Amino acid sequence: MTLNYAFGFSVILLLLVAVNVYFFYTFTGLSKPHSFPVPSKLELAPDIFKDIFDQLNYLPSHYKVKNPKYLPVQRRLLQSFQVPSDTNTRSLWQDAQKWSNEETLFPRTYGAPGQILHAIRTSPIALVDNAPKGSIYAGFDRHNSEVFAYYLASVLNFKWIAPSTIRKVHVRNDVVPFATAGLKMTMLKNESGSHCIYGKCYYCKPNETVCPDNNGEIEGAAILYLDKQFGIHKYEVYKDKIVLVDNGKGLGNPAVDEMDILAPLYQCCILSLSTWLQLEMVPGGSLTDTIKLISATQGETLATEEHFRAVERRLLKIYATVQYCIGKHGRAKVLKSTF
Ligand SMILES: Nc1ncnc2c1ncn2[C@@H]1O[C@H](COP(=O)(O)OP(=O)(O)OP(=O)(O)O)[C@@H](O)[C@H]1O
Ligand SMILES: [Mn+2]
Repeated sequence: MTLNYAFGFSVILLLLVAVNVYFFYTFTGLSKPHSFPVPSKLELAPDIFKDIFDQLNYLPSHYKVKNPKYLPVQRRLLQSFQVPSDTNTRSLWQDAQKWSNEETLFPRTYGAPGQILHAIRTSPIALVDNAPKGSIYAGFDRHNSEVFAYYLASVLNFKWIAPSTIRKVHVRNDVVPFATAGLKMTMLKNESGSHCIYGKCYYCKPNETVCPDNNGEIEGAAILYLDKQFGIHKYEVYKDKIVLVDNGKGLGNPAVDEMDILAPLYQCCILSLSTWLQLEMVPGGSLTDTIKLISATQGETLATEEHFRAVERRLLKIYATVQYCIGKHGRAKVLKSTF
């Protein structure tokens, strides 16, 4: 009898606690429109993160809807990626030396990027070798991330990056006959007789090879080689502009947004005005819509929906970080047209 009573009482107590907890969450939820709780692992981190997440939760609504001014810009950009039917790749390469100037590394006018990508994807292979560079290893690269980075840069009007596209090569037909002796030394045949490649880099080893698929092909990123002398400050520059090379580590875990990557922004709180105006053109899904549309002109699907959603979510965090900076220092100190 006493036991039954105690059991019943405990159940009531448990129910009371549960109801309390429920109301606690409901009330705190009502008091603040928080869709982005500050991640718990940041609780010990500087107040900066709390301030940025506050900005994020009260972001003005125009950062969440499409900017109508972007439509004509998007149309022109997509036109530049169209692949013209009469592309003469041979004459295109003859002009390649003249492509770069003070403003850009390669032409971006009507059809030019489309022609260049088409040439990179279809020109016959003349020689295959290992790249002489490459040092730091932090897991395998994801080749579609290289292409994604190039399209992202194109949407943001960033000109200092090499054109890049997905290309499949047939190893037996397109690679082996044109391979240098150095490359052949880093190739081996697997048990099914396929030519596999382990390449040449600090961490490359014969038991970690890349092998062709059932069609005898390997898919990779074909990136235009910029035959220029880069200045090295740990990052690389050409004509005093930072060149975005080595973009194969993108498209990692779409569920985690590493806020530390924004440290240069929230610590220095300086951003080029043109970059900011460009970012303000592409909220509300325009950024990833455009990347998808560019990829479609090249017949590519570069990332999962989860990755595209992550890019949109991270864009909101960039808006929030810039708002945090402007709130702290004022617009004139944060957004600079000259440095
Ligand atoms: N498109 C390009 N045109 C000219 N040079 C390039 C290009 N891409 C990369 N490089 C040069 O080759 C170097 C190595 O390239 P990258 O960093 O992409 O290779 P990686 O194998 O990923 O190297 P790491 O292992 O060091 O990250 C770059 O630092 C740059 O100097
Ligand atoms: Mn790398």
